[in-house]
Amino acid sequence: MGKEEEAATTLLEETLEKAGGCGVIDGGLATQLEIHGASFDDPLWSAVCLINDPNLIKRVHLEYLEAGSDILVTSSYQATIPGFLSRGLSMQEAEALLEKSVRLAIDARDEFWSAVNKNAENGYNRALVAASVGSYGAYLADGSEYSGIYGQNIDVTKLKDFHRRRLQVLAGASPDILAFETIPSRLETQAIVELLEEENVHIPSWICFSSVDGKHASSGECFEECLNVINKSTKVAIVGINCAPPLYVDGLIRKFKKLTDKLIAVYPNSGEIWDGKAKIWLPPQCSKDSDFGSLALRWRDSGAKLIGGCCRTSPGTIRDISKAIKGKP
Ligand SMILES: C[S+](C)CC[C@H](N)C(=O)O
Ligand SMILES: N[C@@H](CCS)C(=O)O
Ligand SMILES: [Zn+2]
Repeated sequence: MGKEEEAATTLLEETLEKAGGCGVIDGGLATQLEIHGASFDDPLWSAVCLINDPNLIKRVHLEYLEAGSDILVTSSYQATIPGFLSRGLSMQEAEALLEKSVRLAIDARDEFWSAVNKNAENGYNRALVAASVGSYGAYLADGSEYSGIYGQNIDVTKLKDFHRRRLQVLAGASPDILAFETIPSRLETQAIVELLEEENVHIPSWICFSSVDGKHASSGECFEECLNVINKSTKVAIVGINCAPPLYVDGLIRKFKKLTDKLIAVYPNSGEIWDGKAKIWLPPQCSKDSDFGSLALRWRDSGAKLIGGCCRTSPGTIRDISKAIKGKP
């Protein structure tokens, strides 16, 4: 491991240690921006906010810090270079917006930390910034991050080409972690793992998958196939589940524990289901299980080292998780 990689890994380990062995990730970013009035009926989804209202993004980051997050995930989930170019922005403007997504989170973290750091009693930790890298399906804006159905012509090379420049720009903005989110398939996992190697990325990554049945990746493939690809990579420090119903999480942590030695992160959504065509959240198939405090305790006991929330979870959700697993803030 090189010096840069070692320092980044130490920072992650220290953050987990200060959090008492299990750290708190923030909650849904896009859906919390919507709570504040943002509207994302747009192929760029929440990335429009980077163009229209970046201050609102910083405000939501601050809300999650105040709620007890040890990790902030940036607003770059659906921020892509081709997405911005098709909006008429230049390459330079597109790259600047990606950098801005990391800057907004770093600024919020630094501002919050300098305000609370003076009082050790308040129980806050200095948060890490994880640069979100949404799947190719997020860019397609058709809900295919929950199916992995990307069309017949897609292969590892095309997926690497799609992810490459954004990854370079985000990594260049110096986040503490790279957060690949809502990854649906073994193919995209392979592309990410190869890309991290080819680009010689020194920032630790997480790769998180959704699941629509609680047993398999969203593509229907076995998690064993996906995790076998990840286990060979020293660039990926954390694997896990995001934007899947809370009901599936405990079983998936137990499954992952058998398949990998990597740290496990879980940040499920509220249990509601995204209708990619209508672009609305549908009611949960099972009852909406919203007691994230007691769920978080169970997930921690099953082996999760990072716990938070995804779409339709809120600062209130993160406060409940933080209180349950850290007894603070
Ligand atoms: C995590 S989903 C709710 C994000 C939005 C989706 N990629 C779309 O554009 O429809
Ligand atoms: N980090 C993204 C994930 C969407 S699935 C968000 O919270 O908006
Ligand atoms: Zn989500």
